[in-house]
Amino acid sequence: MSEREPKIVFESATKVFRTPKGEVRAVDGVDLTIGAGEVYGVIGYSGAGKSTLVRLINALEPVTSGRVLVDGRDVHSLKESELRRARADIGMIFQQFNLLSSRTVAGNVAYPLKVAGWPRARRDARVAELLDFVGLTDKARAYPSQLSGGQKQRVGIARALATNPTILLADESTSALDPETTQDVLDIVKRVNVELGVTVVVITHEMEVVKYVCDRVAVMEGGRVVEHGDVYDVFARPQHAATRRFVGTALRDRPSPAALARLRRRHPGRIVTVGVREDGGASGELTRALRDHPVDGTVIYGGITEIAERPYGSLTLELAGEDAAIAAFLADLGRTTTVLDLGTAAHPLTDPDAVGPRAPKGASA
Ligand SMILES: Nc1ncnc2c1ncn2[C@@H]1O[C@H](COP(=O)(O)OP(=O)(O)OP(=O)(O)O)[C@@H](O)[C@H]1O
Repeated sequence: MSEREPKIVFESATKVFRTPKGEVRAVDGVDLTIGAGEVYGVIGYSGAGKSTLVRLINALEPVTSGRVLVDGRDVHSLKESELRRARADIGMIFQQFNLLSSRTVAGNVAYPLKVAGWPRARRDARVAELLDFVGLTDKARAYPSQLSGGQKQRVGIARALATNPTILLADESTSALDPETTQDVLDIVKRVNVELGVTVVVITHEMEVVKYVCDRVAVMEGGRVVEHGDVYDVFARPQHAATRRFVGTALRDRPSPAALARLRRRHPGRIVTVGVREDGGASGELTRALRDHPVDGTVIYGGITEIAERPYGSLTLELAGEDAAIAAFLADLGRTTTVLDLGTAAHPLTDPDAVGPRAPKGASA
């Protein structure tokens, strides 16, 4: 990825909102480079600063300090006319689609072309091309209220692409859609990237979205980027608690406190959670370690999925054997993967990154 030309560069970018209740550092000293032609995910919980960060790219919000470069130009120091041109090169789609209800599908897609002063014939040809690209040719004369959510977002994409931008910003563009429709829309986003070479920035709070379309990802919390990199590396080896929570929530591979309490009732022995990753931590390693040590392991919980055709997830086991043998087994496994000791029913240990329902009061988790 490092060979890509930088397309969007944040340099100590900071955005402070002054509110009656005090200052909000919505974006706080972000340094980040998004390469030309990549699909870059920005993930974080509500209020993390994702939307504000992305609105700095097209200067919908002015920065408080720092710089945001697009194609090497600081967008926050452009003159009004230059900014208008720069914005025409950046398309945007939204969670709530933001379509004009009084205009037809074709009218919505034609709107930015009209504003840009395209003559009628050229406009009509471009609209036909765009509707074909998003598979909505037969809906050209329909009104937004007659469309499903997925169709509305496809109109949103066609409109965003109308003036041939080189950047597409997608702000929670699938959050109002069901999982199947989400896939359809993300497939189009992928085509926008691959077939048209557009650099895409995807803001989401859903790890599945990042997993499905993004090359790289930045995780935001409290206005800061707490972790970023290749999607597989970030999610297979999360360094930050926020990232670990995303992985846990999406995969549900680790027992929640409530599930762990239930497991302990059925499995009083030593419980451990073992990471499964491509490099060393593959489940084959677990099989080998079980064969090499006088320890029995029963898988009692877990989940493994893949990102970019590489496995990641975890398995939770109940172990049986002498204490010393179990200790040697865990030390051996710990050389190639992460091992989280959850203790026994009599001496329980907690998972600091567990997600999901808490254990009921009085449960031993
Ligand atoms: N115009 C504004 N005025 C004051 N505070 C704002 C403004 N816009 C955003 N904020 C605050 O900045 C912080 C970051 O908001 P932002 O919308 O960027 O987060 P987000 O990660 O996109 O969350 P969400 O997904 O809920 O939109 C929040 O605390 C929010 O309340």
